[in-house]
Amino acid sequence: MKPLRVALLGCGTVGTEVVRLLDEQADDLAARVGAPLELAGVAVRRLDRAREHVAPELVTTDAMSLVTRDDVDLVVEVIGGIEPARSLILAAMKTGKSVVTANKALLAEDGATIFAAAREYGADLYYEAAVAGAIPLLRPLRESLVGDHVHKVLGIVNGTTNYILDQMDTHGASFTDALEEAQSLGYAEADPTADVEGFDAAAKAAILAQLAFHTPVTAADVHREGITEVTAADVAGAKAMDSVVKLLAICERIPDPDGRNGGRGVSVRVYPAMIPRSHPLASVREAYNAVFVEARSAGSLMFYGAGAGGAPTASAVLGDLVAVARNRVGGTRGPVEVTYAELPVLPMGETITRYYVQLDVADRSGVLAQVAELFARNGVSIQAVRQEGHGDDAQLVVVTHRAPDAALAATVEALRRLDIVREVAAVMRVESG
Ligand SMILES: NC(=O)C1=CN([C@@H]2O[C@H](COP(=O)(O)OP(=O)(O)OC[C@H]3O[C@@H](n4cnc5c(N)ncnc54)[C@H](OP(=O)(O)O)[C@@H]3O)[C@@H](O)[C@H]2O)C=CC1
Ligand SMILES: N[C@@H](CC=O)C(=O)O
Repeated sequence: MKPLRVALLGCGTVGTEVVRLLDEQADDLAARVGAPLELAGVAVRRLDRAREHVAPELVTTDAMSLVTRDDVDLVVEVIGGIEPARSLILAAMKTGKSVVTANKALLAEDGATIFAAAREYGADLYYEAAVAGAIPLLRPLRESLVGDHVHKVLGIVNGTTNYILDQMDTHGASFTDALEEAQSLGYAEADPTADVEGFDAAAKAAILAQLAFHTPVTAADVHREGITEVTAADVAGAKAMDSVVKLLAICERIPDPDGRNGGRGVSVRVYPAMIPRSHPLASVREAYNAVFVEARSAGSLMFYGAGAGGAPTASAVLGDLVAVARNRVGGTRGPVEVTYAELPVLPMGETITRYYVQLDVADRSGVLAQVAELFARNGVSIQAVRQEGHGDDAQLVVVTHRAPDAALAATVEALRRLDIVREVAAVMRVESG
């Protein structure tokens, strides 16, 4: 059968592995698709690099000419970022190509434009690699679970930050050293700020929430906190509580007291939190990711695997490439995104959370009573409290019960103003799943 011609946009960490797999598995892929997949061209930024498995004449810096060529059927976008990726994907779909992308930043910022173009031009758009690397997660949400009522998605969706936190917890590594390692292993984004400040996880959370709840959610809607403020003291504090610190992405429907089926709205948030060591997410090490999905009929599902890195991500890209190629051979189309629900994204202040608070206090009798009274005044009840040390080293560790985040944050602000509190040494949310 006539080969299907593939334009690859980007040949960095992920693109290099895509090319290798296309080359090494060419015969198997042809058998699975029903037609050979042939590389038509590779667009990059710099021509002066050696590209393994790529004939030099295929390499170009003119990505737009490549995607709009008549002899290209399938386009794989692994450049990343908003532009030129968006214009290239739109041009590809407009000129009849099927598109595979790993670009969560673009889909979370302007997914509406991309999905609308896919509908308008009847183009296939697959993006499994955009969330949680190698883990098949989006296809289960887009297809297998589309008949169910998903009410929660919770997990670790950024490999770089999980690698950093794991190295800090397990080996006492410094933040900077662990980040450098994560970069050298190909886990981090081109600008690692996206990872450590939680932008990457927030983009993934937006994509997950949109698919899970069929409602528009963009990266800007997501409450985001990264891990740059997580200190060695936080990690040690978690250890003392038999817990670990993880950067979590949480998407949930907030139940409606009136019993409306869709819920009162959705909460979509990313922040570092303490979770007990006994929780399955606590044992997710290095750059692995894990995501729980809770659905009304399916119950609780767990997805686990490599969340970042060239080869794992290329596996997800190749899976999509085979899917769009098969659709072309069979003259069919894959799933189309429909966001029919208009659920509001609720503010973080209304979200119910729990806090761990560590205070350096003046070692005075009555300190516990004053602190407890302040929590109570803000409507927050205390689940556990521990007093440690004496004199200048006295500390109070408080774990709260569940309360609206705004009330918890207001309590911490009030604690900072209390004269017996020398310093609020650590504040972190506590999640138990
Ligand atoms: N790395 C990972 O673990 C994962 C990455 N992703 C996503 O995959 C995508 C690619 O990531 P990754 O491979 O790590 O990124 P890299 O930075 O390693 O590679 C980017 C590639 O795009 C090329 N490029 C950059 N700008 C342009 C441009 N204007 N025109 C043409 N080519 C351009 C670069 O060219 P040159 O080689 O000349 O510099 C490079 O080949 C991103 O969307 C990322 O978020 C998703 C999951 C995991
Ligand atoms: N930088 C990302 C790469 C995969 O999405 C991460 O660390 O998870």
